[in-house]
This record gives sequence, C-alpha cells and structure tokens, in this order.
Amino acid sequence: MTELRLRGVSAGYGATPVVRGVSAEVSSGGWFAIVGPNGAGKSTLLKAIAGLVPCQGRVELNGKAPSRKEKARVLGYAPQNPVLPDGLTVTDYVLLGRTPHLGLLARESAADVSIVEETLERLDLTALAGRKLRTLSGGEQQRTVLARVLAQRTSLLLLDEPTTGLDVGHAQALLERLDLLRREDGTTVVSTLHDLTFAAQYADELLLLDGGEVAASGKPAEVLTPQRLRDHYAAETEVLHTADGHPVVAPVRRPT
Ligand SMILES: Nc1ncnc2c1ncn2[C@@H]1O[C@H](COP(=O)(O)OP(=O)(O)OP(=O)(O)O)[C@@H](O)[C@H]1O
Repeated sequence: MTELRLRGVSAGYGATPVVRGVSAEVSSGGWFAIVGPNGAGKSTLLKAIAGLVPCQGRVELNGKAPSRKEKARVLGYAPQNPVLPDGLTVTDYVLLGRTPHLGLLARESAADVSIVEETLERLDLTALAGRKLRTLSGGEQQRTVLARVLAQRTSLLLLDEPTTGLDVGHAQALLERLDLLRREDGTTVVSTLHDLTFAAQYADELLLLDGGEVAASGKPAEVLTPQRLRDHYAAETEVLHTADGHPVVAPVRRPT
C-alpha cells in the first residue's frame, strides 16, 4: 500500500523547470491520471516522481521522502519509449523485472519464473515468450515493457502512456489488469494518458497539466469539459456519457 504526495514539485532538464509547482495527493490504491497537451510536462512529472530528473519540492511516499533504496523497492516505472536490449527474448526481458527481488548474485527462483509466466499470460504475450525483442511489433514491444514493470510487483506503478500503440482490445485488457491490481492488491497507479475517454473510465482523479502547471484537477467529470478541452488542447469536442455515466470525449467537426 503506497500513498503518494507531491508538494510544490518543479522539475526539468536545465536552468528553467518545465514542470512548476505541482501539488497533488494520490491515495493508496488510487488511480491518478496526468493528462494534458503535447509538451505539457506529463512525462517530466512522472520522471520527477521516479527520481529520474532533478526536482525541487517534495515527493513523499507514505508521508515521508523515500530513500533511493525504498524507491527501488516500492516504485515501478515504465517509460514511454524505452530502449530495448536487442538480443533478449521476451521472457528474459520480463524476468529482469524480478531483479530488485533477488539477493546478491542470486538466480531467479521458481516463484519468479511463475510470476513472469502469469504476467505474460495476462498481457497476451505467452505465444511470444521466446521471441527476440527486436522482432516484435510496436504494440507487442509496448506490452512487453509493461509486463516487465508488472512482474516487479511494486505497490506504486508509474506508467508513461501505457496504451500508446495498443489496439483498443489490448489497451482495454491492460487497463482492466491494472484496475484489478489496484482493487485486489491495493496497487497505486499513476499514469499519463492521451486517451481522455480511457482516462475518464479508469482513473478516479485527473490532473490536467498545461505549460508545466496544473490547469485543473479533480474527478474526471469535473475536469473534462468542452471549454477546458478548447482552452488547453485547442480541440473542439463534445463530452458524452456511457450508460453507466462515464464521460466520453468525442472530437467534433464544426462547420467552417
Ligand atoms: N531530455 C530533455 N531535455 C530537454 N528538454 C526536454 C527533455 N525532455 C523533454 N523536454 C522538454 O520538456 C517539455 C515537456 O516535455 P514532456 O515530455 O514532459 O511533455 P509531455 O506532456 O509528456 O508531452 P507528450 O504528450 O508530447 O509526450 C517539452 O517542451 C520538451 O521539449
């Protein structure tokens, strides 16, 4: 169980921060989606939480600033465009997710192998288990990267655009898997998501970033309004609703 709190977090790559003054609270077992237009700073904020870019302000896990070691134990991060080692098979790569759990020089146990097999199965990767990473399609590679982070079995997942490159069925299956993890194991999920309809259906809180600053935050139905989507994405949309009341963001063409 991991609760995440951000207090005035600013982060970036040089002298000028690209993310400024972000504060937020993510309860244990919550799903927090960071949304916003291209270049808003979503990935940078996720990297700041993971400790991968210099950051000011405070990132707290369960009420305190974690040590590097605690972070490695608790937090799993899947980047948007990871560099994949060429020669590895899908199984070898996903097994790397178990590394933080192994003792010094220890080899993976039968339990590690079974966690990897189960994860491959869940992400529809079993048939590709022996394939070299470089022979996979874009969507298959993306699922493999997510399998590795899920095999880590951490209590906080930071996922950068996890559904990019996935078809609608695989995207839905992945999001359902994450939702099950948080309901059954109390896993906390923080993800960036471009698909606002998926974000509205799975996340319980949204943070809308624009120009590195928080433009809005709250429940999906509060954040996703046509006016905000016009103001921050320069997009013309209608916000419809599914039968069970979830917002659906539909782009619309306006007569010119
Ligand atoms: N390694 C880097 N060095 C310098 N600037 C960077 C670096 N990575 C990102 N930036 C800049 O920081 C800003 C925020 O980038 P970031 O990737 O966080 O945005 P994003 O909201 O995730 O965008 P997208 O939706 O396009 O993925 C952008 O202006 C980008 O050009």
